[in-house]
Amino acid sequence: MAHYVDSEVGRLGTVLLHRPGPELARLTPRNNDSLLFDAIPWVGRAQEEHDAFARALREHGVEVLYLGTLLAETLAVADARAELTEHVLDDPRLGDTLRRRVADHLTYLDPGALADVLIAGLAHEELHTSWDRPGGLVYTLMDRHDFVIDPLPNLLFTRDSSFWVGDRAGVTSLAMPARRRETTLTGAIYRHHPRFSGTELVYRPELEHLEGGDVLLLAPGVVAVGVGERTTPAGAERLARRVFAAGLAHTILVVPIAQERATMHLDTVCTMVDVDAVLMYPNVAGSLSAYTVIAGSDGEPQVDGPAPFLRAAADAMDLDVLRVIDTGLDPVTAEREQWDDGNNTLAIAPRLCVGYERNVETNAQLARAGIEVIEIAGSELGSGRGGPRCMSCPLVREPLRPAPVGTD
Ligand SMILES: NC(=O)NCCC[C@H](N)C(=O)O
Repeated sequence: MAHYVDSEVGRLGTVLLHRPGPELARLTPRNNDSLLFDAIPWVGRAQEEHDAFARALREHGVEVLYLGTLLAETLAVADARAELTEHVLDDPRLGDTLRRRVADHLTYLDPGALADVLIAGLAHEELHTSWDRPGGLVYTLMDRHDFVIDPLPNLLFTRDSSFWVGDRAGVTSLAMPARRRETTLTGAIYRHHPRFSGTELVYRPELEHLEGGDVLLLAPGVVAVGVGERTTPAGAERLARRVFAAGLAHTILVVPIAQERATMHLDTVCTMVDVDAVLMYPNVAGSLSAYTVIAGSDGEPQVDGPAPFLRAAADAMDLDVLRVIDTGLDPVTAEREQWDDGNNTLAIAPRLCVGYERNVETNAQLARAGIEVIEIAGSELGSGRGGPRCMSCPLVREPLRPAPVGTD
């Protein structure tokens, strides 16, 4: 089936997940802040929770692809292996001697083992040095807690490192140093894995900062882009130019969000649960605004606004109103459940979504509004501050409008 996504809610056909693994075991109280986790997850339990998430999706007919498997298959392609190895060695922290030593180490790994190292990183003690395999000054002076190759514990949030608009993938430009290397992996998969052969990219990591958690496909042709802690206005403008040039959207709604950890992406405060309904954090629902960007006749993005987000969105989506299901009965409950990713649902189809079970009030509100919630446990997964939407990158959704000619 061709990869194609034109909404947040069309029936989900295929999704990209990453089953968390040894990279989570790299987290310690010394590094969890810089690695963007709020606690130290229990790895085995996080894997069980993630397996239950994947099972729930499969039980609803969704094809689940794993990033680790795709990466190992990609690394069987000589060009991909060379490119990813070169990238990881191109780190000024290493210096020449250690770089040679790491290159030797990687050379002997089969594609699966190399994929594991690219994801989990390489700890100081895992690189064996000896008189004939010296690590040099850099290795000697490294703290034993330092990583020779940094781990990627946030890879499980596959939403952020890539997204799809129509039949094109966007490989994003991640803002936080702890996450930047993730897109070398997603980029290599889309460029070299046979499953994705011929895929054109609508965004690339060299461009201005833009993260997938900020990109919401409100309706065919209408894309909302949050700008805040991660995505910059320049990233939103760049995406607008590129989707307009490719004919993938007619309107981009640029939505300023507070530059805070709790609202790091637009999908932490707002996700879609029906073709005309959003689940929104009530403490911001009334105040969120949007700038409407359309393509001018000269191809330049034309900006209008700001206007209240819900009004601008309804107008762009050609709706009388965009229905809002808010997440809490009182501001404190709403704040608690927003922090625990209550707003971060993944729609499997209109009115059917996955959410964390712990967000009792939010899920009750959804049920009252006629939205079925498949509840999953997320006590460990949530320690990275991400929910079901963050942990999934849809590759195929049933179009809400017929696919353009040529994308069967
Ligand atoms: N779309 C999302 O909100 N993704 C969650 C990302 C969590 C991750 N620990 C981060 O800080 O980037």
